[in-house]
Amino acid sequence: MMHTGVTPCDLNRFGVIVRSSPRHSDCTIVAANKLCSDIRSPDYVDCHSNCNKSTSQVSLFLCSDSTNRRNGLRSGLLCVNPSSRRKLVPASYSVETSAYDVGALESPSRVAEEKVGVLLLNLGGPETLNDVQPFLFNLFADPDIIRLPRLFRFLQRPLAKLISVLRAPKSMEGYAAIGGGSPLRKITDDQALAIKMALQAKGLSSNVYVGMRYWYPFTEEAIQQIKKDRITRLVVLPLYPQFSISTTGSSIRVLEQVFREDAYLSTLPVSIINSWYQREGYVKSMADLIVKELQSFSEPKEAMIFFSAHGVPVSYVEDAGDPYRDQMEECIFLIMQELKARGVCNEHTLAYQSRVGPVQWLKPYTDEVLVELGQKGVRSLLAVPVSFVSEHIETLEEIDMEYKELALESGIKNWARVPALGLTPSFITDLADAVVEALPSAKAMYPPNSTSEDVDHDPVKYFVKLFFGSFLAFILFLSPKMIMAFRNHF
Ligand SMILES: C=CC1=C(C)c2cc3[nH]c(cc4nc(cc5[nH]c(cc1n2)c(C)c5CCC(=O)O)C(CCC(=O)O)=C4C)c(C)c3C=C
Ligand SMILES: [Fe+2]
Repeated sequence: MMHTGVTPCDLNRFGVIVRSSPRHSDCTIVAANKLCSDIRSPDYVDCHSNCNKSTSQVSLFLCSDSTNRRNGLRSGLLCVNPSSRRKLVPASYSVETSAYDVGALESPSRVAEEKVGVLLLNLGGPETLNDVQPFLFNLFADPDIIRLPRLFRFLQRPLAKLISVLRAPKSMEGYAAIGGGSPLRKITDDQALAIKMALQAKGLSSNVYVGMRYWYPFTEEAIQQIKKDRITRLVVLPLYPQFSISTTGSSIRVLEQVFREDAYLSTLPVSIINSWYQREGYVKSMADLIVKELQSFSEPKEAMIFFSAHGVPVSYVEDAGDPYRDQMEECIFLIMQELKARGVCNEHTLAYQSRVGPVQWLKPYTDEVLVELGQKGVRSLLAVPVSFVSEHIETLEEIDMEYKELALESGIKNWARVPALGLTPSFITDLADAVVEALPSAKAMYPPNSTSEDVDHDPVKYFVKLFFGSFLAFILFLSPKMIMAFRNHF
């Protein structure tokens, strides 16, 4: 459904302007209160939405403005993406964008009471060297990071203890090299403030919370604050452009657990943005950074654009259905398409970094590709970190130090790295737009009549599992060979 030919004067009647863009054959809803001076009601919520072929978003109109109400306007669906793409995100994590829940917001008193919250999800990082081992313990104790078969789940914490202790010295070296701790908390707090301001500029007042998965401020703490603040509508925005079971999936699992147990949270309307690598604002912001950094080379056209993404074990993608690799490839395609549209036709490649442990990770591996490229005669290389939007240990230490050294040793002469998006204004504005677009589709995670999952209460099964699990644990922990293998891999 495409609405065109509406003029600014139609705002009084429709509250929106819908534009069509020739490039994406998309439609854009322009915030009415930015353009129409006679809409002054403070309870007007503006909405700037896109729907285009590269996203599976729908555009919605959200307006509680009294002028429009007088004119009998109902908020509702304006534009539906006609070309539904293959669905990349597991359904259980997906909150579909659908027609606005008119009933929930239509009454003026309810609108006045609405308290919007935005929860930014991130990984978290140790702030001091003393935090490194407990941070690693939290990370490895996550069943979405070390995926043990159900039978062995009771080993998760002892295993996490063992691996975190073995891994800590190497990680501490890395954090020491970047100043003694992760900058992630400060950067994420700054992003939270910037998003709050960007939302404010769009006429939407909100509280923005930061919830980290493995370090302070923990997701659970942020949720408690959301509850204390009596937030009435929540948008969850993971700060990972692409979805992975190990990142966004893991954080959402925490949300689901906490929300399921709580009467207030279980009925709180929530909208989860699973991934946003396909958003035009993100793609363009990445392209801007790349174009700018290419200028640092004496021959910008000669530089290879080297996308380096954080890896995940292959089994996540091939056995557990993690959409991460597909989304990453599509993300690179979109960025390159944008660059080509700007006349930047450099060669490019994608590789995966930061593998941990004995299993196979997504290939090709960044370190191996760098050596190959050097041997093949590539002389200029622009590294582009692509799975994360803040500077962190893997950009500041792994890319800037380890990979740079390896590249130079392998024959690459000119090296540069694109900074993480951080507080880039176009990027922050786009995230704020994503929040506004997601608001209307907020739904209770556990409506009152929903049934909880069946739990296995069979005592016989439980003891059989316990017996076999303990037996294997015994073999694992008492075998010196196994301990040596662990030491080498972590
Ligand atoms: C999209 C980003 C990330 C994915 C996917 C991811 C998966 C993943 N990570 C580990 C193990 C470690 N990750 C570590 C740090 C770390 N990981 C990410 C992002 C992703 N991880 C970030 C941003 C950071 C850095 C945070 C910071 O402190 O700055 C670490 C600790 C550092 C180290 O020792 O290298 C580990 C370990 C696994 C096993 C995994 C997928 C299964
Ligand atoms: Fe990681």
